[in-house]
Amino acid sequence: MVTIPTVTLNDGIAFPQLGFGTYTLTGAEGTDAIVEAIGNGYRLLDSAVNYENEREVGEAVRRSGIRDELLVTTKVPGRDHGYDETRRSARGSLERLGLERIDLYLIHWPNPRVDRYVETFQAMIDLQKEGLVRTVGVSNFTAAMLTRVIEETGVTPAVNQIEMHPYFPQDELRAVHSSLGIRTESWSPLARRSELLGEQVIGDIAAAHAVTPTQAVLRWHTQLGSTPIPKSATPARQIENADVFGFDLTGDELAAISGLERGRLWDGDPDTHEEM
Ligand SMILES: NC(=O)C1=CN([C@@H]2O[C@H](COP(=O)(O)OP(=O)(O)OC[C@H]3O[C@@H](n4cnc5c(N)ncnc54)[C@H](OP(=O)(O)O)[C@@H]3O)[C@@H](O)[C@H]2O)C=CC1
Ligand SMILES: O=C(O)C(=O)[C@@H](O)[C@H](O)C(=O)CO
Repeated sequence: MVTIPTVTLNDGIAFPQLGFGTYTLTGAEGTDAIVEAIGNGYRLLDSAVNYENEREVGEAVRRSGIRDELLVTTKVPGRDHGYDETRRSARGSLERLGLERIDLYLIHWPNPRVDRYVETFQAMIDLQKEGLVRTVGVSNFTAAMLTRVIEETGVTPAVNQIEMHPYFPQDELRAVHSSLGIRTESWSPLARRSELLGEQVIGDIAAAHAVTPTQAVLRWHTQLGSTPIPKSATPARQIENADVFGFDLTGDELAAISGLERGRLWDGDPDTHEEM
């Protein structure tokens, strides 16, 4: 089993440098895949109300027998934005997870047209004070949205989970995160596989280190200071994806991978995307 190193978040919590995505892992097979992932060393689990798998994640956590070592993430969906709505949403998530606490609670999408993400974040801060949430963060927030929640609540999110992969390295937003003390978390870190893993430049760099293309990509994320959360239903791939801390890419190699930049791959511009 791989030991995944941690970094310290702005609220003092030890946070894994790599976690496990669970989107599409549902039902008994989904639970089994998450149990396998925990057995393979993953300690950070990423879920959301909208993945409709909080029960599966909670069941996997109980089956693992190491609840206290795990950081369980879930996310407030757009339809639950608002102060009271978020408190109600958190109660629903806790009930479905069957856990006493959400370890990392994120706003899934800012939905700026609705304009209720500040009160949503305030509710999360209050849930944290009450011990129902350990760490508060956001997802898909722009620099302007981060500044606004910080100014209006006085609390800096510990994490911003954003689309990031070699086709979309997010240099500017990562620099903002660094200056504010926010940890970047990369969603779809393998670009949902797409053609990324067949890119010549990634193949060449992987060969130079005797690792797989996937491992080279995930090491690129961690060396850029982001926590990738690759999803895999396949135990052998879970092991491969977690085993990325035994080699270092050079500065030139990091830059060559970032050179694949082409922009967002999906319709996920936080200024316009609405997700309920
Ligand atoms: N906050 C947000 O808005 C969003 C958050 N997310 C989160 O990010 C997580 C990860 O993103 P996701 O979209 O799932 O995409 P990923 O980039 O993690 O890619 C997952 C795909 O890659 C395949 N794969 C995984 N490992 C390997 C490997 N070693 N070799 C070859 N193929 C591999 C998987 O196949 P297989 O399972 O068959 O092994 C699956 O098809 C999600 O599960 C979710 O938790 C995702 C999107 C948006
Ligand atoms: O997976 C998530 O967290 C999402 O936010 C979804 O929008 C995802 O990006 C998707 O593709 C849904 O079809």
